[in-house]
Amino acid sequence: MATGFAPLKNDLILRAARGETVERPPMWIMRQAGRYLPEYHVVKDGRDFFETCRDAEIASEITIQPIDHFDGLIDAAIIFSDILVIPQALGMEVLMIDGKGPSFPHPLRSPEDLKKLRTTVDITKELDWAFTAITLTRKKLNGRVPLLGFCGAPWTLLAYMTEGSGSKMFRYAKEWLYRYPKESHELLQRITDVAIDFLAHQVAAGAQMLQVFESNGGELGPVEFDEFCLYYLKQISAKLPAKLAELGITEKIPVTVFAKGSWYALDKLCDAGYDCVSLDWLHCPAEAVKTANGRVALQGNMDPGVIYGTKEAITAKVEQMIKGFNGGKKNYIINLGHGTQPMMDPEQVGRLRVVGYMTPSLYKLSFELIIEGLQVAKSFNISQT
Ligand SMILES: Cc1c2[nH]c(c1CCC(=O)O)Cc1[nH]c(c(CCC(=O)O)c1C)Cc1[nH]c(c(CCC(=O)O)c1C)Cc1[nH]c(c(C)c1CCC(=O)O)C2
Repeated sequence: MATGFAPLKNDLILRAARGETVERPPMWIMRQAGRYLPEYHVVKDGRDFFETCRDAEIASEITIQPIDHFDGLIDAAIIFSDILVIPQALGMEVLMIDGKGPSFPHPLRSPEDLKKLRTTVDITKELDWAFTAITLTRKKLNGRVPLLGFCGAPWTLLAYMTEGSGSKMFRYAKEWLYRYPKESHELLQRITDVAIDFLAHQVAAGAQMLQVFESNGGELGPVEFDEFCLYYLKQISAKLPAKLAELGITEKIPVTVFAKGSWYALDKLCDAGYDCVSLDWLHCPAEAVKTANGRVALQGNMDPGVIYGTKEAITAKVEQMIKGFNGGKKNYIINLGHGTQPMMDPEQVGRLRVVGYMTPSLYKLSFELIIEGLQVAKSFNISQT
């Protein structure tokens, strides 16, 4: 286990995820590192995407870029990597093709193809570079903000492994579920086992919070979601503590689940063993708060498209969103409802801020004004009776 890191100067996100009342809502941005930042292209310098992930110096530099760029605005760093490193650890070849995205030269098209996967995965050997990058990044962050680790969730990874790329139709992934359900479960279980191992080792290397990305959740209806998604998401949260304990970690590590598009599953996700549930923009914040009822912290859920709007629109939407999450002082982490996009203007992304929350003293002042207002209202009521 990696040790000897600097103490955290900003642990806002960890406190919010633990359900503590915080002085202002913490914020990070999905895909905060990457192509919309000019400095990303400078460091990447035309290199292959996975090559940059595997180079600890480069990956750590790219991870820290948004923290430096938006100095003081972002309360967590997320390690620069990809959800598709689990298929790689299972023995599949994955390429990242410019202008096209992820591509698997040999996708799994029938149960026979399961034989191509490694039966046992030594995660410390297959993804050693990821752990090296995490440890180095944590050192370089020097306690500025917590470092998040992550992985892809089983159904989302099954979809990539069977389709061989991102998909609109999910023809092959659905064929697996409805033609080969038994073998689909076998594959989902194998991915789940590797995911748990991978997450635990990320913590051992220095990750302080984790997120599980079920980005294709919304491709399934509620019944299939329970069978092919939720069952495995619950296993991940349930088995992670024991895996962490095996590595000598007994401290509680906050874990977030993001099941994009699965609005119908919010109630069940709040009982799935996660500390935080990340929401896309299809949720109404106030409704989500009501459903969660304090069981978890909620994260999100700004439409990333707002970034293309005016300065005023961004500010108004951020304020509207935070108001919907009860003012954001408890059980809330600001984020987009999905990742940044390469065409986004970093200056626009930097407008994701709520002026009233930027300084603790302003926060204190507004709190005092509220209390005073309540007292005035109370005395007014009394004088009326
Ligand atoms: C589905 C998914 C993937 N990868 C990821 C998801 C889940 C989140 C989501 O739903 O978006 C997760 C991911 N991918 C990346 C990160 C790094 C950390 C961060 O968020 O800043 C994270 C957390 C970097 C990346 N991952 C990728 C890039 C772009 C690579 C490049 O520079 O060419 C980055 C910065 C590549 C990638 N990887 C994947 C896609 C669809 C793409 C984009 C393909 C394209 O649009 O060309 C798979």
